[in-house]
Amino acid sequence: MLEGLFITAEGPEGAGKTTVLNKLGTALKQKGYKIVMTREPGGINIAEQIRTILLNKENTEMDYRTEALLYAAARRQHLVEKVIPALNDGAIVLCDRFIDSSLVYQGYARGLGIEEVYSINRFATQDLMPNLTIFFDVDVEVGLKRISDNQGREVNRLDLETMDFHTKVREGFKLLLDKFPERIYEVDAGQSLDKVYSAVKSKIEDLINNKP
Ligand SMILES: Nc1ncnc2c1ncn2[C@@H]1O[C@H](COP(=O)(O)OP(=O)(O)OP(=O)(O)O)[C@@H](O)[C@H]1O
Ligand SMILES: Cc1cn([C@H]2C[C@H](O)[C@@H](COP(=O)(O)O)O2)c(=O)[nH]c1=O
Repeated sequence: MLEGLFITAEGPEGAGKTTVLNKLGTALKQKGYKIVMTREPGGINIAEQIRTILLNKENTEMDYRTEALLYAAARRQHLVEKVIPALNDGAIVLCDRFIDSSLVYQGYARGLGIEEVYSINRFATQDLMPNLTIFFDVDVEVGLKRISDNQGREVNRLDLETMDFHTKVREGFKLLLDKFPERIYEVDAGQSLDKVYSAVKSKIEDLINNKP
């Protein structure tokens, strides 16, 4: 039985996941909680190397199944090396993206099938799922504009996908709300940063305060 809490942030590009998680992580650390901030793909050396391959704009020839397997491989290594030890240590793990991104990007938007991608990921995760997932829902064009306005963010291979692909990504996350209603909590990420932050913060504080 894992002692900590595993919380993930999901949503389309530019939804504000990283900004809100960073702010929340800092606030919770100040309150004295043991917090581990991490991301997928990445978070540890091997998974960051896989991230470089996955997000490299030059890798236009990547097969969709290869892509799905690389995300799952990065996930496996990240879980065993970082997430599970942190949870065993009683930490609150705040992870920028996890399995739902695979179900949506590879399963739904690429068309591999949500169930098929779920099954390779169940092999990778041995069914470890987050306690809570925040779905940052934002209009696709708003999210992409936020990214292009953000000079510090490098454009990656997935950002360069078609509008149709990005629209499907948003649609896919909405489908997951029906598949995992108890786990996934939707926030309107088109609001001001302050409003999004306070909605996410109160949901997470609720979870922390009601932890058995
Ligand atoms: N609610 C908001 N309103 C306006 N701008 C925002 C809001 N949230 C974040 N931003 C800005 O949008 C940009 C993208 O935010 P962020 O990197 O947090 O998104 P993300 O969801 O992590 O994106 P990605 O997954 O594509 O990397 C940043 O410049 C950030 O300051
Ligand atoms: C975990 C995961 C991610 N993706 C996609 C989603 C984004 O386009 C990139 C990651 O970039 P970010 O700036 O860190 O959000 O990868 C995916 O397609 N499948 C996944 O499992």
